[in-house]
Amino acid sequence: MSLLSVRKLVKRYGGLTATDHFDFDVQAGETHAIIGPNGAGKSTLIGQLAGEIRPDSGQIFFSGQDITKERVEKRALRGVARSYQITSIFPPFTALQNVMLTVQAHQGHSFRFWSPAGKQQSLIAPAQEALERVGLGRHLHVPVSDMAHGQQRQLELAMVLAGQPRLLLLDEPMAGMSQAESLQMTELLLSLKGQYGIVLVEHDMDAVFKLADRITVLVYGRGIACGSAGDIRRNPEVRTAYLGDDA
Ligand SMILES: Nc1ncnc2c1ncn2[C@@H]1O[C@H](COP(=O)(O)OP(=O)(O)OP(=O)(O)O)[C@@H](O)[C@H]1O
Repeated sequence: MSLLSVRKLVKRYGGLTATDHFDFDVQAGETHAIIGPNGAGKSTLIGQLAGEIRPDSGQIFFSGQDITKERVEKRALRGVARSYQITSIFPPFTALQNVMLTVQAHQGHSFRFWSPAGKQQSLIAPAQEALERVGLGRHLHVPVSDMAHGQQRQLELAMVLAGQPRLLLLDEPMAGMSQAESLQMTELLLSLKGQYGIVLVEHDMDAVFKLADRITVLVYGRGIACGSAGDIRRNPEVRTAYLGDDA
């Protein structure tokens, strides 16, 4: 059974079909990238997978359960985690404090009877571990406002991992990064590969070709091709529709 299955998903905005009878699967441990030109419907799709955008028709299954009508919070509890760019970070707080807030949100009220000191400790350990996994182990007590852009993006990933997800929805994790930062993020994602199902939307093709087990090409909301990096590079329809002469 696939970790994520999308069947005949449709989302319309007036006369525009942003997601057009889209089928898609992610296996446990698989990195499945979605590429496509601007306006192809990538963000709309991620929004539907996360539960922020309601599809008009079609179904989304997570571990075999139909989650199409479930809200964001319910999906998050199942292990579907979207990285929320910068906006969800509190700049005056330290990296550790930011991740602790995510851990607290994820633990929810099941810890309400704990003493404050005990509760604090129960937040610190998983938060620290998540920060170490993304390479920020030496920046635990640095206020986020003092961190470089690339480090802030690493922090977002730590916040996602702290929720113990099974599926990561990564919407342009390299956006706004320098080349050096992009390479560092690629290495980081490579180190996580195999441990989570990952849906990766990214314009940086070097990163996509390095990271993805499979690539789906989206054009006008339709999946026009799905395969390995080699398959996609060789596909004439993809070259015409998307990769252009650079291919
Ligand atoms: N809330 C909305 N209302 C109306 N149209 C929308 C809305 N959101 C997206 N669209 C349209 O749906 C289409 C898909 O947009 P979407 O942002 O999902 O594409 P994208 O592939 O993520 O683009 P980009 O690579 O530029 O981020 C576009 O034509 C866009 O204008």
